[in-house]
Amino acid sequence: MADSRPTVLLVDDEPLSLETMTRILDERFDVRSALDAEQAERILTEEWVQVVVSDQRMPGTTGVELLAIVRERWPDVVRIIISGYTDAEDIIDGINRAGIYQYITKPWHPENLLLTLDNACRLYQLQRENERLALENRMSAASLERRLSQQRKQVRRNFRLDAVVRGPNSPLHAVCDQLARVAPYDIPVLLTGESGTGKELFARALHYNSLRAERPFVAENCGALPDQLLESELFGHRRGAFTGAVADRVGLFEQADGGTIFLDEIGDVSPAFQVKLLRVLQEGEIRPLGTNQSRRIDVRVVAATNRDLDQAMADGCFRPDLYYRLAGVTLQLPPLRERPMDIAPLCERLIENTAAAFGIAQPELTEAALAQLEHYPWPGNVRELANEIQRLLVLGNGRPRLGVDELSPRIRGASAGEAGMVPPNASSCAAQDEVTVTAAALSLKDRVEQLERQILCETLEQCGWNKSRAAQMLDLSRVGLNKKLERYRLKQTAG
Ligand SMILES: Nc1ncnc2c1ncn2[C@@H]1O[C@H](COP(=O)(O)OP(=O)(O)OP(=O)(O)O)[C@@H](O)[C@H]1O
Repeated sequence: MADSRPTVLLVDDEPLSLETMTRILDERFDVRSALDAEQAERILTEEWVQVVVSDQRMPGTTGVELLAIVRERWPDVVRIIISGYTDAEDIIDGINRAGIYQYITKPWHPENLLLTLDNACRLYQLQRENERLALENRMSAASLERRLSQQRKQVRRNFRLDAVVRGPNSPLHAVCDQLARVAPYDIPVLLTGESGTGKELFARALHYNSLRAERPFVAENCGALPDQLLESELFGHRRGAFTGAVADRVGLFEQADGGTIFLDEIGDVSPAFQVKLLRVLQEGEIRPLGTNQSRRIDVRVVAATNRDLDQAMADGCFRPDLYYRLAGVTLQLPPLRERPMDIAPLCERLIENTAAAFGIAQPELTEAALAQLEHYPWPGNVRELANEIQRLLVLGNGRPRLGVDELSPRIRGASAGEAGMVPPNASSCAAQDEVTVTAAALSLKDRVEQLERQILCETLEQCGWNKSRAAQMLDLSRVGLNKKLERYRLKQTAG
């Protein structure tokens, strides 16, 4: 996704109030909570917080005192007080000493709380934008251009075709050749292949090898959102277009103007949304939710799916007219189990990158370990291999050679005949009290939660339950991930 959620820190010595506020804010913000000033300062030191909301009365200190410290040490953070009773003098004192942005009086209303926090986050963004502009003004135009061009080169280098690792005689050579041939032309490209085969990597390579390389590349996972949210993400909305639309939002199609939009998991969008997307692609115009005005867009569309769209069309679940709009050229990425010649060079690259990232020496794999890795069917494809390499390096404890004994039990135990035997949705993840309910019987909120829970499970499994890595993949802090695991009562099962 292009945007990440703002982080809000709540400080209150009453656990119940913290819990109530967290429940309301959790949908829209990454919420951290602290029971006292000391805990709050620790979180502010460790995390990138945008807004602090503090209760005024706390044992041994006051909200204003805490926020005066915040103002001094983290001046960018927007500061809000919640208080049972405030008179004009309190407010003037708070503004003078701690630069309080707003006072919220108890009892507060959930909608007001959300609105205040949305405004506070906008203020934070405006402050940052002002700082950026001031910085840009200070830098000469020439040095700014030099820095930007270095950054662009770096990004392009990261997504050049040689970032795609492939061994001798790998089927990926043919895919890369095709990609290089279609990249310069403005035709839509559909990437198909199992999860983790590199569809997003190829989409980026396509963009950075195209004439649009200097313009934005914007990615959206279309399978993860309900229709209205997806529509607002992609096409934008006007303030008030629906409950919760508290400000205008520029959609991703507009953000990608002149560049490329990557629509991941396109096979998962609903039939109703397929009609909307088709109209946009046919007309070359988007209409943000809540407006009557269309805006022209100049965007190359690259879509990806791990579903069989031919089958989906035959089943009547995917519109053929949309398919033909998306699949100007189709590039099929074979699963890793069909290209064992890629395993050795991938391991080499992954060991090099992981060792550099962790600041440790690069170990070697024994031939037997490599042969075992080449046998294993890799249901999670390259993503699963990357996780295995990370695990190996961390648990290898600095040993210069790593053998079969160091591999994960499931990989150690795999034989060549097992390819394809791993069920796609096999899960080592369990909630303490599993309840199975059919989707149709659930509310939208429950279905979104069910989906969130499923994504958490899948990611943790892919990462071998390495929570730091899972948090990174999900763009969450470790604390945020732990909270979600607690909320869904998820834990790793044995084996
Ligand atoms: N051939 C390759 N060379 C180097 N890295 C690769 C290769 N294929 C995949 N990767 C890496 O593996 C990880 C997963 O790839 P990517 O996210 O592109 O897969 P995907 O097919 O888009 O997965 P999903 O369908 O789950 O979104 C990424 O870190 C990507 O850079």
